[in-house]
Amino acid sequence: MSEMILILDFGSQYTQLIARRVRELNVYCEIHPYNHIPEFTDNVKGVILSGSPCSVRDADAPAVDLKELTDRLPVLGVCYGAQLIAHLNGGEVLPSQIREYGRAKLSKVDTHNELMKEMSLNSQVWMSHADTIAALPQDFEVIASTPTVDIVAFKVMGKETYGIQFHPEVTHSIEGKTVLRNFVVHICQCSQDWTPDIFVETTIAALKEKLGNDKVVLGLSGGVDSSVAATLIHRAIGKNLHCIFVDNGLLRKNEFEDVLNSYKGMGLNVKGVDAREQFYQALAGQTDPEKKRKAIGKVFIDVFDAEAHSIENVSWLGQGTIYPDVIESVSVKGPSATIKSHHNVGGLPDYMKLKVVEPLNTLFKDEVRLVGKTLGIDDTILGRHPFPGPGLAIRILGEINEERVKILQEVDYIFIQSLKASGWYDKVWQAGAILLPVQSVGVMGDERTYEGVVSLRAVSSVDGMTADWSHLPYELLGDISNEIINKVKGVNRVVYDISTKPPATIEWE
Ligand SMILES: Nc1ncnc2c1ncn2[C@@H]1O[C@H](COP(=O)(O)OP(=O)(O)OP(=O)(O)O)[C@@H](O)[C@H]1O
Ligand SMILES: O=c1[nH]c(=O)c2[nH+]cn([C@@H]3O[C@H](COP(=O)(O)O)[C@@H](O)[C@H]3O)c2[nH]1
Ligand SMILES: NC(=O)CC[C@H](N)C(=O)O
Ligand SMILES: [Mg+2]
Repeated sequence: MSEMILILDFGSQYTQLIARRVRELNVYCEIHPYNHIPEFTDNVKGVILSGSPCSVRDADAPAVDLKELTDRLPVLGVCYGAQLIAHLNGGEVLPSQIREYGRAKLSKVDTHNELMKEMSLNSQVWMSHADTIAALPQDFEVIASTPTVDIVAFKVMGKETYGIQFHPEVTHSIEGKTVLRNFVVHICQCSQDWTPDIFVETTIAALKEKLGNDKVVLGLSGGVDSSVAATLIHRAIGKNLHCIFVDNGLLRKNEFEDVLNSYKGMGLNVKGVDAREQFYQALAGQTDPEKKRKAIGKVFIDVFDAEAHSIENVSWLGQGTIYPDVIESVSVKGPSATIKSHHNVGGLPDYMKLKVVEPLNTLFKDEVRLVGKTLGIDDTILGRHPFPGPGLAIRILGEINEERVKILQEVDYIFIQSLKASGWYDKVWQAGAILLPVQSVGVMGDERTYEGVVSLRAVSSVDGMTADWSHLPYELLGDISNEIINKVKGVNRVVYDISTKPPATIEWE
């Protein structure tokens, strides 16, 4: 088991960022709700208490048995975490005169203190708090201040317990990483040996032990997560992994063949299933976005279930669940709100009775890509834009039929190829085309036309939760529009979607 930092979540919007920063130091960490602390094992080297929207002055303020933690391990409280340490030890936390939100500069810093080592005077830090620590208990010492806040960082004398009012995990705290490194590496003495190579090695060994001679079935989507999960499981159990890749008739142009071939090249045992007709039939006459999604989900389960049954003695379902999926399922709101049923593969029904194996459920997306790189997976798979499970169906407004899918596939193909050729593919987070349910008048070769309209959509984003439209050059958009109208029969007009998310979403349905 690797050394680990335990992060206790009190509900801050930044908790995941703390985890990412710690992992960037090659130290493994896990986030757990403050009210669901796991058993302590020897590999836990320190604890970080996150921020929180709550106030320690609230009657039902979230709290932990602090003494139990600080007697045992080094502890770092961030914002609410720091306020909690002060408050529970008899210090005074009050509403601040001014709400401190945004940049501040350190005007005093005790660089002899282990946590503040190598921090510079005037270092910019990021504040986001409405309460302030007005007075510290006797045995606490102040180790950093700003011109407006005296107690910006403290240490409990004689103990490895620290608090900081600013947020080291956000990039606006320029030397935030130094503080985290000081805590994790110097104070907790973690050895920084958690790397993608080690992850691959230990995960494969663990999978071998867990799965033994058992068979696993896994749905491959062509996406990053399922591809990396499959490769790891394949390294562990070889031919006992059975992959299924379904052609739902809603994939991009040539995607079924291309993806299937690249998987075969990787030595995976993949069965391609042509289920186009089943999907088109289920979608016939459907125009309501939610009904389309439900219809697709249902056919997907039917197809997958039938295929899984054709493999003898299969006892496991492999899934590409990643850490954010898991964190979202386990909230700080208490045990009642904890478990969300996983909707991977459209939510597999209980009757499939398979045990679930999810080798990536501790990794963030970018870590999954690094692991994929270590495993030698091709960049064309690792660098892929996200593509929604229901595929082109949610980009065809109105009725879906083979003809309309074909039109959109051609349009999408021209758009994506042009992005690749111009170097823009890797600069945008996701791109695609939408076929609208309207016709417009045009003129081609002196003749009136009355044909379809497509919208192009390209966005920049970090995680898909918010997005901005990509500012593609006008010349590029012009070339793409010309090529689409000239080559794709049935389209005489191209528009570009310049909506941000929120209030729009990335997909149109
Ligand atoms: N065409 C398909 N054939 C087989 N399985 C599929 C297909 N599409 C999706 N799946 C399965 O459903 C899961 C969820 O798909 P979805 O695209 O929503 O997830 P994801 O998080 O984007 O993962 P991935 O990066 O693997 O696509 C995939 O991980 C895969 O196991
Ligand atoms: O696997 C998926 N199944 C879905 O049903 C689905 N709907 C949206 N998306 C993808 O999620 C991201 C955010 O999309 P929205 O802004 O449209 O909600 C974008 O990346 C979308 O492509 C889906 N992915
Ligand atoms: N970011 C935080 O942790 C804020 C803590 C507390 N809610 C405050 O406003 O001071
Ligand atoms: Mg996907």
